[in-house]
Amino acid sequence: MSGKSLLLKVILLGDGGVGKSSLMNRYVTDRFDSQSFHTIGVEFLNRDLEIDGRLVTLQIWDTAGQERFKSLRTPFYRGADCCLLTFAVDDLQSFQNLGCWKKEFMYYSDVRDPERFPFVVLGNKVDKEEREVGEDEARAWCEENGCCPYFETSAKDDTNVGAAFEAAVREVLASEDPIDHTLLSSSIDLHGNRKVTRSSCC
Ligand SMILES: Nc1nc2c(ncn2[C@@H]2O[C@H](COP(=O)(O)OP(=O)(O)OP(=O)(O)O)[C@@H](O)[C@H]2O)c(=O)[nH]1
Ligand SMILES: [Mg+2]
Repeated sequence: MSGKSLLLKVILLGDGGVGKSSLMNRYVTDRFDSQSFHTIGVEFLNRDLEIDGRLVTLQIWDTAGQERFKSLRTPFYRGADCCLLTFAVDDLQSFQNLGCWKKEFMYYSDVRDPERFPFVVLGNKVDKEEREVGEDEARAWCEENGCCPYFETSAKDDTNVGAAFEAAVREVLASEDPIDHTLLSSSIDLHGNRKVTRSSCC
């Protein structure tokens, strides 16, 4: 196993209130807040993980879904390695807006290879009894939109949250030459000071 960690930037997009911040917080801090506030602008958290013997630092960017914060979130799309398109299964409108989120991301991210860019779709709040979007319907949308992986998640119950973020990492590793990603290497110097260095190639 390599001692160098790959830094991957993933970005959570979707309507206000679908649970983006809750998913990020569940994954990174293993907490859920039933009274969480709307995000203003963007926030990010890192989590280290190991996938197939690779050390990865997943940098999760959580954006504000409300329309009025559009100009605050779009500058942060550049440099993303994967986009997690999120809706809530009890909110049909949030599902119908997935296409708009994908378009907004493609417009502002300026990705090198739009055809191959990895997306993962998350249908959140599956713990809720009253659904407005069926799993088949969501899977059909994913098929029609580049066969992106689909996960039914609950930030509240911690259903599939880890699986969804790990799928995002796998999508990136499968889609691109990993040499492109920033490598964070940890090394110990002879005087005992721990150094973290960044380099753009190995
Ligand atoms: N039942 C249930 N409620 C959830 C779940 N995820 C989030 N919530 C609740 O839904 C509300 C909105 O969640 P947030 O995580 O703030 O939503 P958001 O997508 O970050 O919203 P913006 O920041 O406005 O874009 C909060 O009251 C959460 O507690 C879930 O999986 N199940
Ligand atoms: Mg939020």
